[in-house]
Amino acid sequence: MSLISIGKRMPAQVVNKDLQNERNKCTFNQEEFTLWWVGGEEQLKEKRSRESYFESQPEFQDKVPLHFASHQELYEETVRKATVIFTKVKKLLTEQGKYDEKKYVHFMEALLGTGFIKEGNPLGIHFSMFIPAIVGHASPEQQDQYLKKALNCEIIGSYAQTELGHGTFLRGLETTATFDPQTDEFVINSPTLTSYKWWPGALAQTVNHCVVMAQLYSNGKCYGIHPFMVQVRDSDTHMPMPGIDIGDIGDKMGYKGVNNGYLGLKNVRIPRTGMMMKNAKLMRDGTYVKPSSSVLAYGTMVFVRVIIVRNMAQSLAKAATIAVRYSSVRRQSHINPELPEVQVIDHVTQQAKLFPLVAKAIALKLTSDNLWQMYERTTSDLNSGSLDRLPELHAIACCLKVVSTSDTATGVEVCRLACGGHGYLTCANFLNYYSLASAASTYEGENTVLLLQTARFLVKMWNQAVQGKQLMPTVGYLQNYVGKQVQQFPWSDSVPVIISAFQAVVANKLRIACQSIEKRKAKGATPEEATNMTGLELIQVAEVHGRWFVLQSAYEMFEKACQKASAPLVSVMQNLCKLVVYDEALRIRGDLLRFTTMTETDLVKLEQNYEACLQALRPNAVGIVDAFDYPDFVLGSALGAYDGNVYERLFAEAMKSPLNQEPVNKTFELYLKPLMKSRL
Ligand SMILES: CCCCCCCCCCCCCCCCCC(=O)SCCNC(=O)CCNC(=O)[C@H](O)C(C)(C)COP(=O)(O)OP(=O)(O)OC[C@H]1O[C@@H](n2cnc3c(N)ncnc32)[C@H](O)[C@@H]1OP(=O)(O)O
Ligand SMILES: Cc1cc2nc3c(=O)[nH]c(=O)nc-3n(C[C@H](O)[C@H](O)[C@H](O)COP(=O)(O)OP(=O)(O)OC[C@H]3O[C@@H](n4cnc5c(N)ncnc54)[C@H](O)[C@@H]3O)c2cc1C
Repeated sequence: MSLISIGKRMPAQVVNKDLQNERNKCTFNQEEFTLWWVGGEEQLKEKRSRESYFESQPEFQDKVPLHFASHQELYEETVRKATVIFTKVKKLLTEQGKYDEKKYVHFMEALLGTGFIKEGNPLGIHFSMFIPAIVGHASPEQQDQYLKKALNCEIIGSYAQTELGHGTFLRGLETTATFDPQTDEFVINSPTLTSYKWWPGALAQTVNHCVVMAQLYSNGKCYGIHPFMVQVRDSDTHMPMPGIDIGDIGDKMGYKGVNNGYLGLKNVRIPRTGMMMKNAKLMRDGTYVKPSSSVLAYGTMVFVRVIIVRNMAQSLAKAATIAVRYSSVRRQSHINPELPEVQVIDHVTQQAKLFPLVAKAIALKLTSDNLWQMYERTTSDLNSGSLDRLPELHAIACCLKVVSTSDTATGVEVCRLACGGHGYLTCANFLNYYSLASAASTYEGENTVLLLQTARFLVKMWNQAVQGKQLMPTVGYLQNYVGKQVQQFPWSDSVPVIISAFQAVVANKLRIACQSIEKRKAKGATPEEATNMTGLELIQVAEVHGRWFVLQSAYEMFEKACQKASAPLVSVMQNLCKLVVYDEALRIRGDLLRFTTMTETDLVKLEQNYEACLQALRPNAVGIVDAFDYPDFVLGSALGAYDGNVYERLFAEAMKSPLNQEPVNKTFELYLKPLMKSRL
């Protein structure tokens, strides 16, 4: 089967000679890689036909790039584009008939995750949080009432949780929903300035509904935060509903299309049945019925953390594609003075910047596949009433959200640096990738806070291991390390042994952190104070646990893929797997020297193995990023286009600057001339 038969795009332009040369060197079958990467022939066909559809839509052609637009123009343009995407989603979801989470996530990934709107999709939150909140919190009757309308976009919604005063500490939220038994309604209020909702995506001017998280009061008692469906704008006029104070929170570092808003509520009345009652319930007489677990109110956040990991893998792969292609076209300096200037990709330091990022993007994607399977298993258990695996999923989703967002943000910045000065131009498109990844380090749980959540779980698991109790699968390895003394793990440079060495690092650091907590308690600190004082140790443990999970997932998934792949592709996959493992091991070399039998000689060998991987991947670097199969339209970069005509594209982009549309700017007459003519 040939890729041509499933719609491969051919470049219209003549391809840069150096880039073509790279493609000629590729040792593996790219079609085979692409099919593995996207999940099969049908998926590839669908992906390409979807991309061609959007690329050909006149609505998606910017005459002037949006980064030259004002705050307001940019918002209006992104809404216009978003409605084109949403019309397509609406059709697909309506055809589907009923809500199916797997297909739903596929549409999200296809239509939102692809990044058709580089500046962020103002309607994205409707799909990424509002609908999942309905699915996670609404009773079957409420789902009948809201889900179809939301899938059809008859109502458009946001998820309003964060307030001006609180984002992390959810128990501190101040918005109140007080039950009025006289009228069978809730009265929702923002009692203080700090209780104003602040940040929710699309809340400002876009949505007409939102799920509002508020403290539930009934019969004078507070029952904690719960989700409520609130209509914030009229369905016909879009005017704010009575008691609703709503607007835009202003310009941001990135995500400029995502209309983040504020919301104040003054005596807003909604029926009692506007409380989302899948988990907790409030009866007609005001009696509160507890959910099976108080953390079910946090369910939407787990789902979104899971999809963020997948989204980050794609962002990193796109940034790496741009930087690898550019590095093959860009020539700078001589290695051998007798020969022409080299492609910058031939500098080993450049390879060390980029190839580990290519490998990391793949490892994160494989991890997200694994995490998604865990999510599906846990959700199915939850639906049949078992909450046993939820803490484990929460803990792993937290640290993977952290590792994926922080590595992507850092990785995109490395890609920008790898493209020298031109990487700093907006038309290189690193700014959008960076600001999206950087925002993801904060939203959906600030990264440090999430590492502390994982650490809280690990400490609990350690204590259970010490008591000889059975542990959950992702932390089962701790059982091998219980005991008072640091255990030196026997080092060897085989990939599975290195991955196990990560377990040894987690377990030993965790033991030490638990001892620190105990020592601090013994000196009179409360458990909370002792935990806070041990925070630095705890976040390190949680991060290494996350990194171990990434390596383990990638290794298992690569091994599985290698069983079916052709020999040349197996060799590429093995090198990618080794590179990501060596790279992560070098990152924690201090801990490896401390907790394993690794010697100075072993470390040097590890560094040599790492360099050998860079060398082995060099001929295939362009082949691999091409096989990610991102069309130019999706990459959105003058530096990363398939044809490699970098300088022509940079020039064409500069010509779009509004400043270049007239020979003399008015500032000459207004300011420069008077300055030049003025005499002191
Ligand atoms: C594949 C598809 C790809 C598609 C791509 C599509 C492209 C789009 C990409 C995505 C874009 C998404 C856009 C999203 C925009 C941002 C939205 C937001 O920020 S919205 C705003 C987001 N805001 C935030 O994220 C706020 C962050 N803050 C929080 O999450 C919490 O308040 C807290 C966890 C920090 C503390 O809470 P507190 O109550 O003080 O908790 P304690 O510490 O006292 O622990 C109590 C117990 O609860 C447990 N537990 C806790 N959480 C969970 C959970 N989720 N579950 C289960 N359990 C949980 C915990 O373990 C503990 O158990 P135990 O030890 O007692 O057994
Ligand atoms: C682009 C973007 C989109 C967003 N979209 C939405 C949305 O759609 N809906 C919504 O409801 N919200 C949204 N948010 C808000 C977001 O979820 C919060 O900003 C986020 O959860 C962090 O909370 P915070 O702002 O209160 O940070 P803070 O908690 O104030 O963090 C400040 C600092 O304090 C530290 N800190 C706080 N608590 C602890 C602790 N317990 N232990 C150790 N350190 C701590 C943090 O590590 C951080 O360094 C969005 C935010 C952004 C940036």
